[in-house]
Amino acid sequence: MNTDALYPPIEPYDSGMLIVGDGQRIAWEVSGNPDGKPVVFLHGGPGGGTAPWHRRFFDPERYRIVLFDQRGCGRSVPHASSPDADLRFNTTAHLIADIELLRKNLGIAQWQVFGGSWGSALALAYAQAHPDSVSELVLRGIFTLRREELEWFYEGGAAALFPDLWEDFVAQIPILERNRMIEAYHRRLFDSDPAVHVPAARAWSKWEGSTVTLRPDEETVQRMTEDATAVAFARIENHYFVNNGWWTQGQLIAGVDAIRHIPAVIVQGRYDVCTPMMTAWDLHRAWPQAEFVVVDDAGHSASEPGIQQALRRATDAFAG
Ligand SMILES: CNCC(=O)c1nnc(C(C)(C)C)o1
Repeated sequence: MNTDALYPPIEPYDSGMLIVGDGQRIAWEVSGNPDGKPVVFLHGGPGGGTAPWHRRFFDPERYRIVLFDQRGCGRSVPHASSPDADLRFNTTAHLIADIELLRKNLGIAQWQVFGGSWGSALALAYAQAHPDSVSELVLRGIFTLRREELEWFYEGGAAALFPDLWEDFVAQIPILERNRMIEAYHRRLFDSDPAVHVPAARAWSKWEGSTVTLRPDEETVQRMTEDATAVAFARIENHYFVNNGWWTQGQLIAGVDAIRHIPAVIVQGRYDVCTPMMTAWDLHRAWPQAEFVVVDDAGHSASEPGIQQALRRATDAFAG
């Protein structure tokens, strides 16, 4: 992955596990300047977890950079890949409450919220629920879990662009069940037998990992298809999708009035196959006050050079 556009690697100066209730603990860390502008990074998936390079979108001299792994993934426990995984207490409302609890425990009054893909959906939902907690929004690869978005990526739309990879994705599912892939995968991802849920999780994660970048990125695919990572990622994503994020259709775009006043930048790859530009465009049309940046030579991932340049430009500008 090319990270030339980003700030140099840094290490956290503080970290821990926050008890959020329901038997859950979330892993958090802080890096950069303890007196800097607070920012919280909301990772994708859901279930994707954070990585050290996520710190590098922010100037460490000017930002107090907070990363955390959402419930059930990364270093948060219990991990969604565990045999007794129970996702009843893993919903959008739980994650929004966790973000506020983390903010208060870190003594932060307001913070910039930076989120891509699922992270953009969670950022929109969090900001609409707690607008006074948000100083700015930086959003990438806009995803709001509307049916047309889910059907595009998981029910055959994107198959037109990746017919070869789509064959591998559907191979896990008997032909008579292929008209409702998300539900068919749900039955297998939550089957107690690892011989059933692990191959399904690897196929689910391979489909996404193989299509989030404009050019093939074997490193991303390898990381995403490691068994425990794949099972947690696939289970959490599928759980949120069968529940449409617990939102009504279009709710996040319809709710823009609550956040229209918040300074914001929307960054979207023109050739984003995972969360195609139709949603970013709908958000832009509803929220013209937010700066809208289309990166014409990029796909979905924040690892794309043009996406990284646009995101760093946004965080530098907000740092003043
Ligand atoms: C449908 N999932 C979109 C999303 O949030 C996402 N896309 N790529 C990722 C990873 C970077 C975690 C692979 O997350």
